[in-house]
Amino acid sequence: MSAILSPGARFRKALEENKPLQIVGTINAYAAMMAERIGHQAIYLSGGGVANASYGLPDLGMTSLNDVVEDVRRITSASSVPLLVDIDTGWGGAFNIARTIQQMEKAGAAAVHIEDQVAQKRCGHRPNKEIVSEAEMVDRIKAAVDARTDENFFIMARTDAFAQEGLEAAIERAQACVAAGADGIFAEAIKTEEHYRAFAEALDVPILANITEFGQTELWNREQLGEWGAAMVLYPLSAFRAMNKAAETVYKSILEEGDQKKVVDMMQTRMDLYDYLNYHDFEQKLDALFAEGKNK
Ligand SMILES: C[C@](O)(C(=O)O)[C@H](CC(=O)O)C(=O)O
Ligand SMILES: [Mg+2]
Repeated sequence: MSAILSPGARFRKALEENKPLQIVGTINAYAAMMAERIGHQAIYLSGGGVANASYGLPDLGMTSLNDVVEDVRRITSASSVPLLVDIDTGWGGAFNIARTIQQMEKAGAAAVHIEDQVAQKRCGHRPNKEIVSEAEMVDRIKAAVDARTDENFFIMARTDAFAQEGLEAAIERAQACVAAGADGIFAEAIKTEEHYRAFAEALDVPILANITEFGQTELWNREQLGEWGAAMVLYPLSAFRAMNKAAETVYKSILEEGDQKKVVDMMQTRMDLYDYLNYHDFEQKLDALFAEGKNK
């Protein structure tokens, strides 16, 4: 059944079936395969993650559509779990945003979020963010919605307005985005039960809670967030941060100890790696091909 649904339709189905839907960041194709096998119903490609991991850059709007779409293709080729993609500000004016949406759809993404920061953007949990006018943000949403070819492709508006303009202004902006066709709202860097409830009560589209570590938000549990009205809970960089810490520990240990004995227990084994990759299926096919060759 799910094979015939478009990625966007699969994302919407996952939203229906999971209240709230947990969406985990998968920094690369293999991470997506692990998340899928473990049972996650939705995965995420973080804009900050592409900048940091694929290009060694900070999350300051320096990566382009092509940089992100390449990572989208790699992930959607390896996993059929619906993928939400961070398209930052959409990379330009209306025509650029339209192209971004078309490229994302073609690359197999299920959903995107587009934000109202200026092009020279910052991480949503850092100070001194600047946002565009409500009218400009509404135009971004209209351009995105108008450009999709699959009506199920899910277009989420992210507003960073809370930090400068407060709760009421942020909610008003979100309402304007919904009126312009946004399918969901990502309320960036809101912090409390009261904030989540206020967004959920004011809007009748799914609300995303961004539970990113070391930011503005407490690490609320999905049950609490669900009660407060969040339909989606995002963990954009959780596994990536853990992978980085693990790699740091291993690099240090190899240098300090002269071998990796102290850290081998924290490594995924070769067998587990091969299992996630379905390595043995490939090997069997190869053996069968060789056997056929030998029998000739
Ligand atoms: C969700 C986010 O946009 C991302 O790029 O992953 C970041 C996450 C983070 O920096 O922790 C954001 O919240 O701006
Ligand atoms: Mg981002």
